[in-house]
Amino acid sequence: MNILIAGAGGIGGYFGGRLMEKGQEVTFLVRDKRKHQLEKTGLVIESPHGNYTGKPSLITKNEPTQPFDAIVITTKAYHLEEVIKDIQPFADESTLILPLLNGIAHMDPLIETFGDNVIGGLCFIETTLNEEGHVIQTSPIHDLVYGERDGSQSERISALKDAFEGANANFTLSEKIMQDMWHKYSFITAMSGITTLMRSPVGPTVHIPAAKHTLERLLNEISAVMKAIDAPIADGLPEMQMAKMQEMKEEMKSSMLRDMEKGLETETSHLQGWLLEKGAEKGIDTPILEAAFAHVKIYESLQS
Ligand SMILES: NC(=O)C1=CN([C@@H]2O[C@H](COP(=O)(O)OP(=O)(O)OC[C@H]3O[C@@H](n4cnc5c(N)ncnc54)[C@H](OP(=O)(O)O)[C@@H]3O)[C@@H](O)[C@H]2O)C=CC1
Ligand SMILES: CC(C)(CO)C(=O)C(=O)O
Repeated sequence: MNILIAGAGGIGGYFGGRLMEKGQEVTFLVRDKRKHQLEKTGLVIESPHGNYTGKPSLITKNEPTQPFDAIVITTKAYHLEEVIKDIQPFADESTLILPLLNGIAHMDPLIETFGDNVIGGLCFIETTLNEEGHVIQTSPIHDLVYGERDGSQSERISALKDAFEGANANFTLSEKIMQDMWHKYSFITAMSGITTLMRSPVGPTVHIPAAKHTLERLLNEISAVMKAIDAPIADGLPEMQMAKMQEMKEEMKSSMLRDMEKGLETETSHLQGWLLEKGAEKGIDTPILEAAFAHVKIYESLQS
């Protein structure tokens, strides 16, 4: 299977690199700056699971090539519109499209463009690029979950499973990927919301009583909105997510907080903002979600 990874940042560089390491045919769709960096340094992963350096196969938009069997989208949400345009020449009627972005709002535009070729996907990992462009993994979790949106065990998903098998990361085929995606969406909206609002790694947000109480209210607001829009979430989701956050390494940060620390744009419109709009449409009061969103929006306005 011939796989195109669109984006070679924190998650694209990591999972794409792990596939390269096992000998899987992988090409990265990159823009000029990242291309020059990767040509100079190679793709470098620094990880608790073992470091890796390899010479990646790189392509930029408009370069002629054969269509790929699968395209994994690993850009930030604010680059989605551009990347949808850029990958179209690399897809044909059977190319699988696997998005790994946090959130849900990216699914509609992808399905509008690529139809049933879009499958579901998400990842749990903590990676970032350092100044040299190396992929730095800061905690051991490296899980990628994917599956057909209707949960079926199709031939095409089995082919993707074969391509992923044996790589040095946990690639898991799920029969309930849409629920998994909504659950990850609830988790990341709360975790990025509370860690940016408190400008703190996860530990203090689950231990200091006032912060924990704020987080509980945020988790409840998120689940209330999701239920109101008939998202396929499990009962008891706020408690499940709180338990998950309490089990995390105390120093773990959300990628949104790391982006703020680097002075970068964030995905708050895609995560907190989208859910806030849905809550408003359903008349649900979401004061903590709104405060988390407002906080990051103010940061963004001061950056520009
Ligand atoms: N990092 C993490 O720990 C986690 C991130 N996520 C989610 O994964 C997604 C990606 O995050 P992350 O990997 O951190 O982001 P990064 O910013 O590290 O990487 C995204 C990459 O996409 C590239 N890109 C953007 N547009 C294009 C394009 N049109 N063509 C080719 N490349 C493009 C950017 O390249 P350029 O250098 O040219 O701008 C950048 O290198 C987000 O939705 C995030 O929420 C999920 C779990 C964990
Ligand atoms: C919380 C974490 C690190 C888990 O994958 C994440 O998704 C993010 O920060 O974007």
